[in-house]
Amino acid sequence: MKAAVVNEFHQKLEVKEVAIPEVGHGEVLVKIKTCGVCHTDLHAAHGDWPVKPKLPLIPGHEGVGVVEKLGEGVTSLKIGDRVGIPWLFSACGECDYCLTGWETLCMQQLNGGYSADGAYAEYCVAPAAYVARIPDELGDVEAAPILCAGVTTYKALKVANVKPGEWVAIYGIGGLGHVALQYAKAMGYNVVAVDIHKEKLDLAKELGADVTVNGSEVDPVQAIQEQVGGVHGAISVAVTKKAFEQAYKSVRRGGSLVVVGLPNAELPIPIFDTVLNGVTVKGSIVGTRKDMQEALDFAARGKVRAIIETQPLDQINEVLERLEKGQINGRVVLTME
Ligand SMILES: NC(=O)c1ccc[n+]([C@@H]2O[C@H](COP(=O)([O-])OP(=O)(O)OC[C@H]3O[C@@H](n4cnc5c(N)ncnc54)[C@H](O)[C@@H]3O)[C@@H](O)[C@H]2O)c1
Ligand SMILES: CCCCCCO
Ligand SMILES: [Zn+2]
Ligand SMILES: [Zn+2]
Repeated sequence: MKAAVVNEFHQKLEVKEVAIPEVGHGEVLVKIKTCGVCHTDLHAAHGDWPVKPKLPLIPGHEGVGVVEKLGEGVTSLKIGDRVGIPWLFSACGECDYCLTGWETLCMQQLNGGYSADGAYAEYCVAPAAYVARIPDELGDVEAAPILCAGVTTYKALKVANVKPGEWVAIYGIGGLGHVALQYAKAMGYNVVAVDIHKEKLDLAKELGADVTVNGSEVDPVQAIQEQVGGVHGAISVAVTKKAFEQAYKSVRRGGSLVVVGLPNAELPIPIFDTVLNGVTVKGSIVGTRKDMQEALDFAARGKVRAIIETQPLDQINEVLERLEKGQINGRVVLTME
């Protein structure tokens, strides 16, 4: 099968023929049709983070495809079912986290396109229990970004504890941010969209942002304080440290900052102000299988629709270069021609 492979960090991915993986007990062989390109894939290809991916690596955790083969013991899926390859590739199912609705924190988890080969390929093998079930209403291209950008930002909004009619600031209107904006509107929040590229803010306006702020022209903290008196929740899905510092300062008393984006940086927070203002800062990582069902349902009902550019798998290196330069509006979805 054709696959895009990370052989070494900071080297171009190699698109080449590799063996179709064998299906083990409890696994399914999925013929991949599409796969979204997440900024995490770029972090993986660069070895950006303290926890390194496996090498060689087939990235991709927004994969959509069709079950072609069932491993021994699989009864929950059948040949022909449409499924998604997610970040939460597998978990132990038995630890305190798995047993209390926090499988995303399982210490035994494997991650698609990071610690297990993912969907930048014509085929992928994955545990049947953890692949997403794709609603009939969603096509292969439009479903892909929901598998990470969608579920992650939907979950971040859930844990932000904001009430309908209150204000949410979304820092970073990229692959995650432009979908986050739509979930936020669908959930009844007023939205401030912050980015440093004008075309991303133009997109934010088209998608229903109530206020847009260009962080390369004005101080977003001052703009947000002046225009809405601070936000009840800030979700940072940007890729530079400055956005996180600004997002923290944008939160009003009693509000929350949800940290989602992953620049390799520290976020020093002022102890006194955090206590005095009763601000909550929390990290949020993807979503559980239940969150995934809910996030896909929003899209299936037409309440959220990623802005998508399709590219063939062979173009992956050009796509990653553009992603690194902030030159992608919405989400690129790879097609496995
Ligand atoms: N926590 C999780 O579960 C999770 C899940 C998916 C992605 N991520 C991480 O989220 C980040 C974003 O992913 P993506 O695919 O949306 O990336 P992306 O490149 O599509 O979008 C990043 C956006 O941040 C904007 N940005 C950069 N600097 C900014 C600043 N100072 N102020 C405001 N905006 C700024 C860019 O213009 C761009 O629009 C990545 O680090 C990725 O690894 C985390
Ligand atoms: C800690 C890494 C989280 C990445 C989720 C998928 O983009
Ligand atoms: Zn991702
Ligand atoms: Zn577990």
